[in-house]
Amino acid sequence: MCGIIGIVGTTEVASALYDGLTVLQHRGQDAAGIATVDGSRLRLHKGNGLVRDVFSQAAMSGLRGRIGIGHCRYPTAGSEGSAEAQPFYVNSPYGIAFAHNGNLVNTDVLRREMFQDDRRHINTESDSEVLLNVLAHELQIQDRMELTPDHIFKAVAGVHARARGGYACVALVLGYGLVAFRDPHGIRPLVLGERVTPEGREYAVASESVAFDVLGFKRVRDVMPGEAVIITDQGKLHTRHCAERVLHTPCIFEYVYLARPDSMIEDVSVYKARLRMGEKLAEKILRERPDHGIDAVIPIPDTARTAASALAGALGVPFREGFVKNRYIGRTFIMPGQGERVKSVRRKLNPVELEFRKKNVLLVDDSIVRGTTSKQIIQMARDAGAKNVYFASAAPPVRYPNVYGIDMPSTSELVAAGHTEQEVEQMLGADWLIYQDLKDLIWAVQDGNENLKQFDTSCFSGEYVTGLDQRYLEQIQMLRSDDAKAARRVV
Ligand SMILES: O=P(O)(O)OC[C@H]1O[C@H](OP(=O)(O)OP(=O)(O)O)[C@H](O)[C@@H]1O
Ligand SMILES: NC(=O)CC[C@H](N)C(=O)O
Ligand SMILES: [Mg+2]
Repeated sequence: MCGIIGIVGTTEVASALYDGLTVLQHRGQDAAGIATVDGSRLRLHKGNGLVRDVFSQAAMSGLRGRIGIGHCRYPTAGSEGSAEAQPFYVNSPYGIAFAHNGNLVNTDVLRREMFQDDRRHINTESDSEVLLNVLAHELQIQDRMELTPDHIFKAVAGVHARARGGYACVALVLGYGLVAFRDPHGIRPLVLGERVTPEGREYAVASESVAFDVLGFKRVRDVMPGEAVIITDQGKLHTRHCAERVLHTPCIFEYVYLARPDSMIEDVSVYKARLRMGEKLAEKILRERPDHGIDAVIPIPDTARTAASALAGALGVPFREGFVKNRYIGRTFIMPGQGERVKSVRRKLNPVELEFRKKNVLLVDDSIVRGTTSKQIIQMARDAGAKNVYFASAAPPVRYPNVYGIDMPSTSELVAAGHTEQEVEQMLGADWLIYQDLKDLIWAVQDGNENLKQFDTSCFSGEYVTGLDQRYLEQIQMLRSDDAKAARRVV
């Protein structure tokens, strides 16, 4: 996942885009970029690093204009290089800057078509650059000097007909305005917001509503699956459903880990969904081990805190902050290499010994993916003197790759893939391991909005809502496993 944001304001927007991106930073820590429309020019600044490192005062002052988009990146395709930072830009048939959250599963076919049929050059390995060129091509074939909403909606319909995968996108079309759209499955989130100022109404779109809270925008609604939203230079809003077939299946992992708890996604409070995950898991613990003998419930900061607090409450066991997190270290899971991830866990988390000594502790994490965190944390709890170390995961075992914008491409790197829960318990070194059931996870989210009938649960169930070619899975394993990435870095 990455973070995207777009604003059509009445005054300069660069600093609001910057602030919005800092609040979306948890969705991508590798690169960031902002593009604005300054009269007849697109201004663009992007690079590797955190938002605060990428934008100097000088860079910000060049980003003039009252319309703009921003992106923070967590790579799922291509390399981590700065050339693949977003927004991307094309100069034909219009100047278009483009930012994308998600991942396409038919990039290769589209890349070939772009080159052979549509005569467009793609300069990087990024799927997002391919997607931008599909949009540009679909605008080009309409052969218009003057754009209208109809032409843009038609172009987005063309994108939906050709692209497969997860995509929530924002684009600046020079001389026209801002365009945002979401794939027909609504896999990645996108929300629409507005703010009324003395100068007039302003609109924004963002990956998560938390960006609006910070900027003083009101969350209006989610952009619907397959829908496109246009906000013209003059601040006029147009919306239309552009996909022939829609099957609403938002990614359930957003609720488990990716999103901030203070965001609303699909009218569901992520915070409340996590509380319900904790309650459900407590019910399972009480069913399986009524005499559990747990002395303290200890969350693995940060994301597990919410679920763990509800779990402790439901068990009637004290909730204790047994691990202290170094606030200057980012999220471990979305770091690009395993070496860095392993080192970061120890640097990031440190035990408060007295919470462990001679106690039966239940450590709670939101999810266990590669097992990088849980393995080390269990050992730390033992070293701190715990009598028994139990481990609970608020999500089910992750056994299958994610191909829609989360970088878990390689089955062999997932600790639970091909293993029973008991085997994972042993591999992690826990005295007892308990996972959430998938049906309970689904319930925890669905209880917030009964209109959500289905989810993308692929990393738990192995079911891919867009359909998937087995060869694609083999290919991303080859290209994007940690070993493959490390080999690329050496070259
Ligand atoms: O099994 P693993 O491969 O270790 O992945 C799972 C862990 O990674 C994430 O934490 P992360 O440090 O990324 O972020 P957080 O501070 O938001 O919990 C997640 O919350 C789990 O703790
Ligand atoms: N996590 C994402 O959304 C990544 C977007 C895009 N696939 C990239 O790699 O840049
Ligand atoms: Mg964590």
